[in-house]
Amino acid sequence: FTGQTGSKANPPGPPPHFFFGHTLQVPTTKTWKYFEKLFHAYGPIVKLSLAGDDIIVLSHPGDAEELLGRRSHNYSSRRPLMYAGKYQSRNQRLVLLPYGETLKRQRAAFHQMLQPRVVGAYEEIQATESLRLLSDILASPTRCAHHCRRFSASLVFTLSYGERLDDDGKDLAAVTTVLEGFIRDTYPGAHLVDTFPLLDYLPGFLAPWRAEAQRKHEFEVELYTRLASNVKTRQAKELGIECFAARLWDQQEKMEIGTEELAYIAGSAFEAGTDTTAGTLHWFLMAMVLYPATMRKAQAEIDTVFDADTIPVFTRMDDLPYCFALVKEIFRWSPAAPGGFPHYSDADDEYQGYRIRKGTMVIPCIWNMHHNEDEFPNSYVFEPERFMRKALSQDTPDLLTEGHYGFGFGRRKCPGQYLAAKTIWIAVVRLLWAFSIEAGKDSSGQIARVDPNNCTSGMTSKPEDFPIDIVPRSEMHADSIVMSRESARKPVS
Ligand code: HEM
Repeated sequence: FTGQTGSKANPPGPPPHFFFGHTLQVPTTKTWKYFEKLFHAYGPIVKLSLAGDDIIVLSHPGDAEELLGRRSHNYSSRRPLMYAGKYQSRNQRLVLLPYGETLKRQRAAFHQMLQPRVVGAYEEIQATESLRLLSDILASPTRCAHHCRRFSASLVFTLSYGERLDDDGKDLAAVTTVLEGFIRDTYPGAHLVDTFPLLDYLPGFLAPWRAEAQRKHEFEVELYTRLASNVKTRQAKELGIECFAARLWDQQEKMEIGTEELAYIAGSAFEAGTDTTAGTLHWFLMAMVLYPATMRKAQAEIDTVFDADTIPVFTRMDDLPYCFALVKEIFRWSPAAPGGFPHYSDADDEYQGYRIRKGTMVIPCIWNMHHNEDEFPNSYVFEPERFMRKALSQDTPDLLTEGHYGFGFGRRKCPGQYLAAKTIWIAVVRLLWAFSIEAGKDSSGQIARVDPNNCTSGMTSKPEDFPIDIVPRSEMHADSIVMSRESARKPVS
């Protein structure tokens, strides 16, 4: 298909400005909502021109599977970024890597740690952290959103570095600073040099941004190297330390990774896994507030399997089909990365008679795919039943990661998907078992109006904080949490 683009048409799209293209039309916040309007106006494949870049927005999963999946040899790169990629990350941060050997090496390291066969090994971490989540919410229910964030961060931190996040939150604050800055720095148009790469030829005194990006690099390398080196020090004293960083140190030579790259790989897991997991849990809480009958139905199912004195465990996953469907529906109803992560094409291509030039950003818009009324009727309604019906009609094994598109496509698909899906399952089932979740009161003492459109904007999205009333379903449930937490804290004699 490549190299025959001469006579082909461009995909449809809104009329561009003769000089700025669509740069002034595309909103910088909640861009997926704009993509939704484009989908209704121009169809499932839309072309835009943004700050000099060709952009194709895909709204049908079939097109994304063809281009980003079957033609993944061409669509597995990321757009090169001078500021965040070359200077801030020194081309070592997985999420920004172009297609090539470094990407393959880093993805292989992730795969080893996070493939379906091995994620069972993390069930203990997931159980410990989700028990702490219940206990934190029991102690301070109004800080529920904070607890969900701490839960996600601590879980991925333990996976990466083999120890729980400090309660003083210093490491979490440092990584959050890195992550928030990084999200801002990768936004289209954030740095002029990413629109006009020739600016990189300017000498240092005319390009202060270069020194700024380098300072950020030094800060994050110091942080991630310190965290990874602590693991190495512990490995020298203790046998059997099991975590991402430990495995990377063991295989450093074989995989030919330098120390700085190793530190970035472990750090990437933490960066990519925290906000997405926390955001998904926030959406779950909002869904339960908005759909109380659904919550009660899931709780009735849980009550047939677990008494008030038995905290849910993974081994009974198959006995809770409605909860299974509910978790899938969370991923679908309001995906944590609604806009989708842009892939980037390495060669000219042609698809359905359209020309796709080399160097096009191809965005699989997850929001549009999840709100396609043909595949998901009443798509704005939270309705786990849709996945129950689907499960009955298919003969392949049902997975939490399938039936929706929340983890992306092709060779860049989320390497943490299996871990993330089980993390959400255990947290959701335990929260439903333990608590009744309702809307809280606003400042005027009225039951708060909760609106899914009131959400944050960026690479990931979660609801803006809303008042929530989360109370134990019974005293016995509360006692079970306290007792399980106490026995989990007791040192093993
Ligand atoms: C509910 C939680 C999560 C969601 C919804 C999610 C979603 C996504 C999505 C949509 C992508 C982009 C895929 C694409 O480019 O097509 C992605 C990439 C990525 N995710 Fe996740 N993710 C989650 C949790 C995690 C966790 C727990 C980890 C690691 C422990 C992780 C690691 C990564 C990494 C490293 C990438 C970049 C992959 C690359 O560029 O090749 N994610 N994720």
